[in-house]
Amino acid sequence: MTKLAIMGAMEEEIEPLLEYFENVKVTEFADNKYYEVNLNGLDIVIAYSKIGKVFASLTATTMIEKFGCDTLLFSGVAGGINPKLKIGDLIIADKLCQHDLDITAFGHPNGFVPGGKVFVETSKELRDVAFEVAEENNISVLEGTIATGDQFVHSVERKEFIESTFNADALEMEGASVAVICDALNVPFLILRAISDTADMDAGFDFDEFLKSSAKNSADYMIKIVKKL
Ligand SMILES: Nc1ncnc2c(CN3C[C@H](CSc4cnccn4)[C@@H](O)C3)c[nH]c12
Repeated sequence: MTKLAIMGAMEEEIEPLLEYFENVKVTEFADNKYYEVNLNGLDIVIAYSKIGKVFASLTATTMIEKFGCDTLLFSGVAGGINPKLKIGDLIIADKLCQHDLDITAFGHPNGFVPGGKVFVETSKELRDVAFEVAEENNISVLEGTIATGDQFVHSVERKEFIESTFNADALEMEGASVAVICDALNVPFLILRAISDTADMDAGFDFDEFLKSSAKNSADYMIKIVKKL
């Protein structure tokens, strides 16, 4: 690895990361800001994409193609589906899918388009590092499937569709698009999230209350992972 990308979707998701660094160089590009830092000789680019799959795809591609990052880590929050996941808990994706990608009218499964695949797997090597860090630091983290879609999920009906269709453990709005970009560009990637809500009728209230603390949970674990790379 020569250059590391660390991405979030919201400013609140990268603020707790930037706090670890001094001497930050800011580059503006394509309506966004990219923060370049160095950790023990490792060049790192940090950015938040803005919400949703399109913005996340633009930022992931920019970090790889313009800034030359050859490994990408995502830190942020997610809605919990698996009942084992309580607010504040951590999940690392083994694979991701797009729950709102739907051409079932033509006989294709949910989440599939020709030339694509329903599930994109994350880097086993990066997951192994992450779980080693978790064990060393007595951090509890679930490995599971994360479903991505361009909607804030706040209904049991939509949550249950995603769970039953994809057997997903958590959901959010950016991970699977980052996965498609990194997979296509052969860049190893890791998607780490902390639960901010449970994607049901209370999701909006819980999200507002727990965004900051859950984003910090994810960021603090992410920094430990980065130091191990
Ligand atoms: N239930 C859920 N459904 C879908 N995604 C999520 C997430 C993960 N992030 C948070 C944020 C919600 S939208 C947003 C918009 N404006 C303000 C705050 N958040 C978006 O970047 C996806 C956490 N809980 C989720």
